[in-house]
Amino acid sequence: MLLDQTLLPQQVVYSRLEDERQVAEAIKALKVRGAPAIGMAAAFGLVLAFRRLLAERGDEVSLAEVLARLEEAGVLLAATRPTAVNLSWAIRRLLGCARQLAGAGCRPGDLGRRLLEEAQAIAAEDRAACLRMGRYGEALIADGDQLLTHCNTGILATAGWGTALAPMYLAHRAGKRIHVFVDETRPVLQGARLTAWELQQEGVPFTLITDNMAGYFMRRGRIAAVFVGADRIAANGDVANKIGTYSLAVLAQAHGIPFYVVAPCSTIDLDLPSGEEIPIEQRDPREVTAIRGISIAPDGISVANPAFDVTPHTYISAIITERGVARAPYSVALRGLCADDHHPIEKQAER
Ligand SMILES: CSC[C@@H](O)[C@@H](O)C(=O)COP(=O)(O)O
Repeated sequence: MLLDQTLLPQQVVYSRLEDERQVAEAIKALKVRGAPAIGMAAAFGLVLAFRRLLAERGDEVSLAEVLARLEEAGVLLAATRPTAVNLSWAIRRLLGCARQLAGAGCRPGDLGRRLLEEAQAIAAEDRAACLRMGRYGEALIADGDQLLTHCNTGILATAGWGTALAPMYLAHRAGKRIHVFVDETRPVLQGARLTAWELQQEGVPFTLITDNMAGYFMRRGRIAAVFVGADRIAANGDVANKIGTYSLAVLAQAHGIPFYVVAPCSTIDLDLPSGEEIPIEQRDPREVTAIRGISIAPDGISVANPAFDVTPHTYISAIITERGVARAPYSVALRGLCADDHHPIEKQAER
């Protein structure tokens, strides 16, 4: 069951997804979005791919057929959104699990059960990671702070309190009087539609602003820190996140405001040396020229729609993970935090 994020906040509709093709469509259409959430959706998508095969082939199904179907589903799901590395990370983790079980001669039915447990484990780990990131981040927030955030990095984007929103939720619950400035986040308005909806329900005081107002509030000394999430973090600490994050980081540095990135280790891609190598998803121009189907620009014009940008590590004050807070030099700090079990299943297999 998936809460359809394209309809929020006007409608709260849960859709039932029957197979991996529907999951892939839902990820592409942003019905589920946010790096950890799409990783989890893909993991459950693989479980559905297994079930579809079982429904087609019944007890006749062989382990080779199971692996072939899962590989095929993995390719389909991984192609939906190229920037957030959590997607390919979760797919690799489930495929690694399936290969290991098949190698040990596991029966197809048992393999299916184990895949479901692995997908549930990813969700449980993400939930726990959110809490830990929240605690590390909350320590950086003082009573009375006014904070700024971009996109949606909360309950809707994860299995728990979120990434960049988790420190704010915990600070609020701890009785700190915080106020959050929420960027609306064009083009598809994750801030206005989703973050505002979440914060309102939790009773966290906030003000919605358009993206181009951030500099105005920073210059007036109204912002104590910026907290954002990440879709992929390269080994040197460069961060890909929702388009507009880079502009915020430059503005924050110009005003001497700390700029924090909050992300689980599953978002760190130690295989990429720098942000230059991070693939940036280019989305449909109609997301820019229309809002909810209502055209706001002339027809037939040239439009660009990169969904993410890369913030060089030199603009980042700290990267907050579930394993602790990394500060420059990030190439050393991130490796220290995450190298050990970056690909847990593959490492287990190696051992
Ligand atoms: C916990 S979410 C971190 C990022 O995934 C988030 O900031 C973001 O950029 C989401 O982009 P989206 O295009 O909505 O999937």
